Amino acid sequence: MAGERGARAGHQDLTAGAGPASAVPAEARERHKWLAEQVEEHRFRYYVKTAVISDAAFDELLRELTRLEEQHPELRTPDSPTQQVAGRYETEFTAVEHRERMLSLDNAFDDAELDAWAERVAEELRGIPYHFLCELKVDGLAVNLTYEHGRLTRAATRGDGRTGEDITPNVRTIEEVPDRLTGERVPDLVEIRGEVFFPMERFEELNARLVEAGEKPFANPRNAAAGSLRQKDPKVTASRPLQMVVHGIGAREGFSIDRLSQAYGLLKEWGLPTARAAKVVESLDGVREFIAYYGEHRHAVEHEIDGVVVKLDEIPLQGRLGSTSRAPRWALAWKYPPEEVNTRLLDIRVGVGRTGRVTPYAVVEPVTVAGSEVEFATLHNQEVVKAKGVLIGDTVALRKAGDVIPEILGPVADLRDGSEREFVMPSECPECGTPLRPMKEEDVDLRCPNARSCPAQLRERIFYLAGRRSLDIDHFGYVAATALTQPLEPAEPPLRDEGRLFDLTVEELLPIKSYVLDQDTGLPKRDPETGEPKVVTFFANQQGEPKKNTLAMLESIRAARERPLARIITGLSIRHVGPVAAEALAREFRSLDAIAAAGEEELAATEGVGPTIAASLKAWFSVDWHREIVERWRAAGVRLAEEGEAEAAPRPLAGVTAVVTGTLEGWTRDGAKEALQSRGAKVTGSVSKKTDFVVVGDSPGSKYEKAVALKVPILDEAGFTVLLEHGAEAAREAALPPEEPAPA
Ligand SMILES: NC(=O)c1ccc[n+]([C@@H]2O[C@H](COP(=O)([O-])OP(=O)(O)OC[C@H]3O[C@@H](n4cnc5c(N)ncnc54)[C@H](O)[C@@H]3O)[C@@H](O)[C@H]2O)c1
Ligand SMILES: [Zn+2]
Repeated sequence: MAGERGARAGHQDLTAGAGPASAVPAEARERHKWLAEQVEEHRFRYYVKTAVISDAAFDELLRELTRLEEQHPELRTPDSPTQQVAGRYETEFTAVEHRERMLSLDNAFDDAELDAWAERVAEELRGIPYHFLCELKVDGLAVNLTYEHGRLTRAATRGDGRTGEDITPNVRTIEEVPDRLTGERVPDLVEIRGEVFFPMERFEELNARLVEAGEKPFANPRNAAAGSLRQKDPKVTASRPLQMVVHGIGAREGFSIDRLSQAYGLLKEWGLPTARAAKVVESLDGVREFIAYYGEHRHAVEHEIDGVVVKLDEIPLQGRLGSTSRAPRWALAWKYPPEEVNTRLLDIRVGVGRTGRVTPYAVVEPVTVAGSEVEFATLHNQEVVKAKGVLIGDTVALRKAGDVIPEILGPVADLRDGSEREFVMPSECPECGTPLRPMKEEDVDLRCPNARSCPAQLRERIFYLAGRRSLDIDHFGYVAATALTQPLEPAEPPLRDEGRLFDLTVEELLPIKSYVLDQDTGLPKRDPETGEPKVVTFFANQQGEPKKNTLAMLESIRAARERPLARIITGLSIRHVGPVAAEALAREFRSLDAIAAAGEEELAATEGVGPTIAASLKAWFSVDWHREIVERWRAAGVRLAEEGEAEAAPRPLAGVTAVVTGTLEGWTRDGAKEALQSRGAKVTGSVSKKTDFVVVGDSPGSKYEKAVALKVPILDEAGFTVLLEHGAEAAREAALPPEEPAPA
């Protein structure tokens, strides 16, 4: 069976230099045969069993086949897979005829393909006014619902477009699918076309249940939807949280409509779950805008989408354009670049974080997805590994959405050969050998309790302390943190904990030799030529003199003694005390000594602090070597208090409540919150009527939608700057018009 790689390897152009159409070279003929078989095989797996290659890899096979047929039209016989709606197989379900054919869609992968389609439409409809209806392409399973006199009488899969599988009892278990249509204008007969999907946020829970029961987990939500719907026993289907989106009409009697967008209004009246994000636009520019918008907000909708479907809105004109054997000419699917690929899970290792938390991560065969090469994926903790049901050696579905950390969805269990093995959480810290344990009984996460001298923890803490959220020291990155805490030479590291940071001298830095560690894995980077671990003299040049950057770093460390108290507190890596809590503590207590002296209840009562943080602070200050750090810093001249009198700082945003969501370019989330809070604004986690502003970056998600719904002013990054610099009134004027595509 050709896996992802096999599909990719088939990329070379064997058709170059082919002669006249009548003489198809043997090579091209063979390639055509191979591709056609591959396509058939994967379609069978996809529609009847479960897919073993990613959609992107499958699309590539089909596209190559199409290209080959464009060059050698004789290869395009009526039984070629490019000419058919796939999906008619002998299965355990009863075959049923659709009243009207269910078609597939032609795809556009780039602007030129979209333009070419729009031109064909324009040519055909010369002089007639028309509109485009833009919808999301739901990544699920196509079904056809038949309602007679308002009653659901049948539900079927698409099959080959004429004949599908009868899955009526299964579809009846889907809560959103009405048994009876409501409203006044219920028709005599209507076929409703739509997509059944499995919600992403319930997916991990399903795999966890399946693993628990000793059953095969699914690779991704689409497979879970198909697998859940095509069950012999509808009780199993009923136990799965399937949902449906309706996106078309087939045969109909007893009503007529002119525009598809109007039909959706009618379907909604009947109680059917129509898509929310559908929009009628006048021109191709409108289509492009819609495509661009959802390219950015792909994850703001409740289901996975793999593209946008553009349709001609006028139903009589649809008929005029007609269909081919497999797809309508009046619609087109724009496909977004794939975010999901299949790759091999080579190993699961663990890394140790700043607070000693030990987290498993996946090492995968490198693949390119969403524009970057991926080698590692997050796995959070040992429970998550178990819940996902992945084994080392599995082929897995890996998803990378935008700039989010890559994530493993699930295994392609059908490809297992028995050589896969389960991940076992190590019992000892991989960097210092200390036995791991949960810090509290109820914790899932295991930690290395050797907080002071575990090299991994110290390295991460120092790196964080020097970083943007804390002291923001120039020229002090991961290599410097490594060199200062675990040098190869000399034997004695300059830093055994944070205490001496402000006492470092240039003399002690010069002889230091160190590995260059990879930040994702904590492993030494290797020289690509020799394969040896890279060793650097990081602070000195070849003459053994300090580098410019070294001097600048030391200067920056000196300057960091004057950083605001909140940044100093943040840099102590106290569990649960991030920049926002540190800001609240600094504002309320105004010195580190006052925080150390405060009672737990007093701390807990502080706005933005609470009992968990209060307990964590008390625990931190009760440790001897922690208090020594504070004393050494004090002796080195670090300012451990807020400057000036309390309430001296102006609070221009007092009384303003804001929510920050999505990724801002110039700010970290915490930085943005800190900027608001330091001006007196209140920052909350959820949008309500009391929210004055929602600051949104890229991929903002449901909070953005809520803001639109409640008509709360929305600020982009520019608007956010206006708020900080010119206050609330100016920001209200700079707020974005809510331009979310409105339902048709
Ligand atoms: N991984 C594999 O091995 C494998 C094998 C076969 C097919 N596939 C995947 O299946 C898909 C191909 O199937 P296809 O022929 O159904 O084509 P398609 O998915 O590209 O487009 C047609 C289908 O889109 C659906 N659709 C979703 N939202 C819609 C909307 N708003 N309006 C209208 N239709 C909408 C309809 O059900 C329609 O049948 C591709 O994504 C392909 O990658 C994967
Ligand atoms: Zn350790």
